[in-house]
Amino acid sequence: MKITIIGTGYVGLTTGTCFAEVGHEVCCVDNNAEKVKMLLDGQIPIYEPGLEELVVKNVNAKRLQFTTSTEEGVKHGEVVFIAVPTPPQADGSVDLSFIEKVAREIAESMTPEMGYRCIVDKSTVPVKTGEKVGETIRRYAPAGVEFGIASNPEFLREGCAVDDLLNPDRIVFGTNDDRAGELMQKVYAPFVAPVLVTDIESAELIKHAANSFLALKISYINAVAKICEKSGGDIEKVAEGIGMDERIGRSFLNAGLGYGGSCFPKDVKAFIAISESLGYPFQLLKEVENINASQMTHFLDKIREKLWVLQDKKIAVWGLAFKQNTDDVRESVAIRLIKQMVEEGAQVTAYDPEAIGTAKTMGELDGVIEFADNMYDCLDDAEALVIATEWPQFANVDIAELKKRMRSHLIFDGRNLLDPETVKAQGVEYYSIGR
Ligand SMILES: NC(=O)c1ccc[n+]([C@@H]2O[C@H](COP(=O)([O-])OP(=O)(O)OC[C@H]3O[C@@H](n4cnc5c(N)ncnc54)[C@H](O)[C@@H]3O)[C@@H](O)[C@H]2O)c1
Ligand SMILES: O=c1ccn([C@@H]2O[C@H](COP(=O)(O)OP(=O)(O)O[C@H]3O[C@H](CO)[C@@H](O)[C@H](O)[C@H]3O)[C@@H](O)[C@H]2O)c(=O)[nH]1
Repeated sequence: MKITIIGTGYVGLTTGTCFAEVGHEVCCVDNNAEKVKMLLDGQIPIYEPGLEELVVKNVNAKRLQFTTSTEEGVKHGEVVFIAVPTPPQADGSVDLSFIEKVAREIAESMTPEMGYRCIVDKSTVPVKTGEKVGETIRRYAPAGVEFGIASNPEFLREGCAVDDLLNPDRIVFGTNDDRAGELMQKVYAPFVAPVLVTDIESAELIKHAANSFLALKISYINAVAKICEKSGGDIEKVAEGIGMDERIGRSFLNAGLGYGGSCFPKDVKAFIAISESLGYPFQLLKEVENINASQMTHFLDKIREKLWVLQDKKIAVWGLAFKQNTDDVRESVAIRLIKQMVEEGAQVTAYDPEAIGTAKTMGELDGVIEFADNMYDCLDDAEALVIATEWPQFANVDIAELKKRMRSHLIFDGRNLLDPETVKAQGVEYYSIGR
């Protein structure tokens, strides 16, 4: 079927490409002309494993096209997805101006002749946004147009987005309109996954509630890690023991520097703001945020305790991305940690397998720290190594090579990637989280 996606970023591009991969004819719209030009030239603006091959394959098969014209997009797709940003405002509430603008543009592109359109919100939005999108389209569209509204939250994780989209745990959509419901069933018919159909409000809430729950799991295990440190327990064993209970599960119980990225920090904040606006102060989530913020400061205290003063200390940092397998540095704890160490006078050299380019583009670190070409060059003459992102290759470090390169053999592992006993047995001083 013919599908349009408005907003060709992480979500729009990967979703559009995967819809094309399962046989739909997809038109991706973006108002960033440079991005569209890149895509038309066969270049992928983001790093996402497996995505480039699928884009090229589906463009060649004429199932995937790109344009800057919303009008063209609305004309193309019977189902029109909105996948534009929903950034946080200073008070934590969601900036819905991108959504409102797209809703207006869709409305102005619709004509009675083009037939029914199902407008689907895929961006992460506060409950009741679907209702507002419907009102906006009704207000700005010409008389006689037919449309329905649906909410279809996206659960993909960066770094494994293609697999998450092609093999999802579940598909959730909400609508109060039968035709929209039928079209959404058709969109997802090629996917093998349980489908949950709800009302619009529940679908919107599922997204914020799911992300907040995952963030809560991370903060919970990080709080338990602090108790481990005070009592002599080992957080890895504790997480394993907790996670063996099927009701809890082992995933998202990795203690570390806390959660970052473009989703959890903003979505937890948004859910707190949404709840507050509805008259419920979500104290539990405020504590989730407090614990998350304390992870980095607590880790920095450990570094200060061992290095005494950071002024003029040469520190190697492995990791810039907010997590493994991505070049995304938005809300990256690694970057915040580096900035704080630099502020205290440390000389930082950083390495990341994919995120050096994006970190440089961000501008905050360029000229402030050095970037190394590989993980071992990063260690030359360093007095300490800080592991800030959970890239799997860091876990396979050759300790003998590390010892040759570093001036003193000290590792602060913010992601518990290494085995303390193995590292210490090779004569390296080693500190991690909760063990
Ligand atoms: N990144 C993720 O992992 C992820 C996962 C699930 C949900 N989400 C949610 O999906 C939404 C989009 O996130 P993202 O990470 O893809 O953002 P992004 O910034 O990577 O992409 C958004 C795109 O929308 C385009 N855009 C903005 N206004 C437009 C307009 N009027 N017309 C056409 N294009 C327009 C931008 O140019 C940009 O390319 C957000 O609500 C986010 O919370 C993100
Ligand atoms: O046990 C864990 C798991 C993750 N993290 C951190 O949590 C953050 C987020 O990780 P992850 O969830 O893997 O990445 P995202 O790509 O941000 O994906 C989340 O946010 C997306 C956007 O809403 C959702 O679609 C996904 O379902 C949700 O997992 C990263 O900083 C990780 O380092 C931990 O500290 N411990």
